[in-house]
Amino acid sequence: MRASVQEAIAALPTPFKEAVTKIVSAPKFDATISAQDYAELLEKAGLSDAEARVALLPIAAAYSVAPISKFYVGAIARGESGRLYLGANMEYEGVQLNQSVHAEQSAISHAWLKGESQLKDITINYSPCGHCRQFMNELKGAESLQVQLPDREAKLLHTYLPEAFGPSDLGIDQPLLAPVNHGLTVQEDDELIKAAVDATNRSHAPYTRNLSGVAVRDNQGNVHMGMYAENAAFNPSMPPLQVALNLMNLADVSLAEIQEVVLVETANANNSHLQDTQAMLEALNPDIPLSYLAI
Ligand SMILES: O=c1ccn([C@H]2C[C@H](O)[C@@H](CO)O2)c(=O)[nH]1
Ligand SMILES: [Zn+2]
Repeated sequence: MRASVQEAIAALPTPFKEAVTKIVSAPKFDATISAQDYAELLEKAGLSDAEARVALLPIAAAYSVAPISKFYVGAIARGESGRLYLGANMEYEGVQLNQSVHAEQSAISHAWLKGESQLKDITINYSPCGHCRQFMNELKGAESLQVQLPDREAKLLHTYLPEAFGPSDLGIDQPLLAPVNHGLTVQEDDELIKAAVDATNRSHAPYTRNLSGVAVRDNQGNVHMGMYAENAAFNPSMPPLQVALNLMNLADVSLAEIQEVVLVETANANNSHLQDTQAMLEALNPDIPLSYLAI
């Protein structure tokens, strides 16, 4: 467990601290909390649902990697299954600011990668920026998504985003998080390439049709997948490398532990992630090998 998470736990009030420690220090903890563990946590701590989610935010924010702003944002997305998914902002030195990942995007892509197909609510330690409000409007069930901030009552996303622009304005009815399999295949035995193709098959790219996915191998041999997530307003889209690096960070693997990366995308599409992926990896560590497959 990283020091920032230990510090966040240490600062929690008792008896919440004991109950959280039991969950977070379990060897299998993966920055999510099951519905069952969460129900027990509520009972032990004697907190309401909203109070407990807000009280957990410092744990989520402790995953933040923000060397530029030093502004630590935490978010907790709850899936239809009742599981809570932590998320935090990530900034990258040496590349454009628009490569950053916001805490809301982090928690949502975390839930997506681990198989949630709809969210009930999201809890955030700061009011969501316009970019995140737009990102959330891409989600399946966006019209019923509740946004919970500290010291406020929960409000629907659309209260924060009135007169919303969204996928339907572009004639798209395939929302982000709806399970998909684009069915692309390659004749490959390489585990990392297969993982990147799997990610590509789960990607959300209704606007460019540039289906894309990334797989990152860390120096322990673990593989972290990232699916491309497009947005109707284009700019809030999440590139596949960022989705994978965010998942890696939430799995407690640092950016210094990347060993190898594979990027897969649709051949002859009207955009490409290749140059941005190369630039990001170059900024992190020029020695990281990148394999590229256009299929
Ligand atoms: O809704 C927001 C607003 C900002 N940030 C992050 C982005 C950047 O890392 C830092 C400063 O904007 O805070 C979020 O994560 N969510
Ligand atoms: Zn934001």
